Amino acid sequence: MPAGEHEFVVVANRLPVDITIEDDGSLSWERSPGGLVTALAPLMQKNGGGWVGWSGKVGFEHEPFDAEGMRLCPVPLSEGEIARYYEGFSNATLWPLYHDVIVPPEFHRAWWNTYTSVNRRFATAAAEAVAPGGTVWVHDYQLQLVPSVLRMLRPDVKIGFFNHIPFPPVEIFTQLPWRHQVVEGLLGADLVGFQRPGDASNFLRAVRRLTDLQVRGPQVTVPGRWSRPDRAVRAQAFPISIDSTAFEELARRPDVLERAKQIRVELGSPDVLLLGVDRLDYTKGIRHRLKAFGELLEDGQLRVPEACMVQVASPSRERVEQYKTLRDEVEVTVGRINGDYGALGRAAVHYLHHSYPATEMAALYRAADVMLVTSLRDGMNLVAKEYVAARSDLGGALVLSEFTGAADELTHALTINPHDIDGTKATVMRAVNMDRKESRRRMRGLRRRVMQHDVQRWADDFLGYLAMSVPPPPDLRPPETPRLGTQPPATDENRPDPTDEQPTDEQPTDEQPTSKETT
Ligand SMILES: O=P(O)(O)OC[C@H]1O[C@@H](O)[C@H](O)[C@@H](O)[C@@H]1O
Repeated sequence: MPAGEHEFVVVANRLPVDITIEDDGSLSWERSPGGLVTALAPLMQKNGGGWVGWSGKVGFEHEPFDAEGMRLCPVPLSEGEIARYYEGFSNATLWPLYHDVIVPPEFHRAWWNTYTSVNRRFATAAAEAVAPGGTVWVHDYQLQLVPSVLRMLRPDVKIGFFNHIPFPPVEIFTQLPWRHQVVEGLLGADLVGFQRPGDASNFLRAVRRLTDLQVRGPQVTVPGRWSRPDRAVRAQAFPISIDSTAFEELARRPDVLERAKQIRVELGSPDVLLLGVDRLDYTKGIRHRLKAFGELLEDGQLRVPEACMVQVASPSRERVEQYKTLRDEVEVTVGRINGDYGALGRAAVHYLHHSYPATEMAALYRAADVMLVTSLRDGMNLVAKEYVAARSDLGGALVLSEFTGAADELTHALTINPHDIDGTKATVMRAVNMDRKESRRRMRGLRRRVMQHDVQRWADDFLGYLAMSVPPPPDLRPPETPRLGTQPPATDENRPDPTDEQPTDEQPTDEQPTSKETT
């Protein structure tokens, strides 16, 4: 396959811009919100990087074009592919499976077949874009087969993969009928990154259980094929973050601070303002949060109008059945709480089914006394980090589910088990009544972590490790094109019992490159 021209290529389900097709057929775009593009943009601009992804629009086909200082390579998806690859296999099979089966995952062979063909399309686009010996960074659960296909097409390139969501325990992962192929797909990378050390060790346990490859600490040895040398694949945690300084600066802007005051006035100047900000997703524990809040009103521990809650629930994956059901449940619950405890012009829960610009979010964070993050399972939860970055005044308190990746790092938060409604209620009241000295001390601790470990450091750390991996010599090509869905090298039945090999949660001890060394 002929090589492309980009030293560095990102592959993600979505392009980093929102595209509008104007009436005259021309394109315009706006950069999507989100840390990934912010972290990678400088690198992309410096190295003339390429970004392979879906535009978010049905059937959108377009030649690669330049935007935001990088080359964007749109991957077209038809209506049927969106239904089977994106809504189906990605978001109704993998998403629930990887989030503790909070809702039952669905397994459909037609969805899997489309997932493989779409993954191949992304891999081919990446192979066409990357320069000889270049680097490709593949993102997230929608594209787990891309590393192995790309490795076949372009054995000369370095391949990194980062999973933004949890990687499930092997007992859950092995429910997946195509578990061997997914593991094989990921092992096409040189470096497989996860949010938490626990995710990395879950993956390594899956490799032990499902393959006969040698696993030593964080490293898997994949024997060379077609006279290529053996490869080492490293699996390790790289907790993602936000552009902390930019968010802090935004939240300090006079117009944002003014808006924060105005929000409190518009809400009737409550003494206690509780805030939830989520994509409307069943993993976020919005119903559990509402239940706890409703009971606090019922018990009389909180009262309207002295206390109220704002719940921003941004629309998400609206054609997927479980998301429709969740929306109905949340909206019924909000209606019931407001019916029971609200007053004229004084809602108990202000429910907003919208997405808002970053300025409005920053103002909400500055306005809120207590931030509620109650996820039942969450890869990281960047909302928690945004709240902390916004509170340079050391005000506010963070109530954080222990089932988020963020809880590993944000040890100064008040942690909860969201399934424990009484425990959650007690912790919310503790946050509401916390004395200023303690809340400032906690916020200072939280901010130390978030301000120092930003998204740039995350990207530098990941790419630093990836740069240290050695790809096979570029002149060796595979004798045939990749075939996904081939049989695994051995079956579970004829494999030695893997349970005597314990996975480790420990981070590797060899030297970590620092941000500076790796940029
Ligand atoms: O792209 P979607 O389905 O609208 O979901 C938003 C994002 O949700 C995140 O949690 C996923 O890790 C991303 O990959 C995804 O892009």
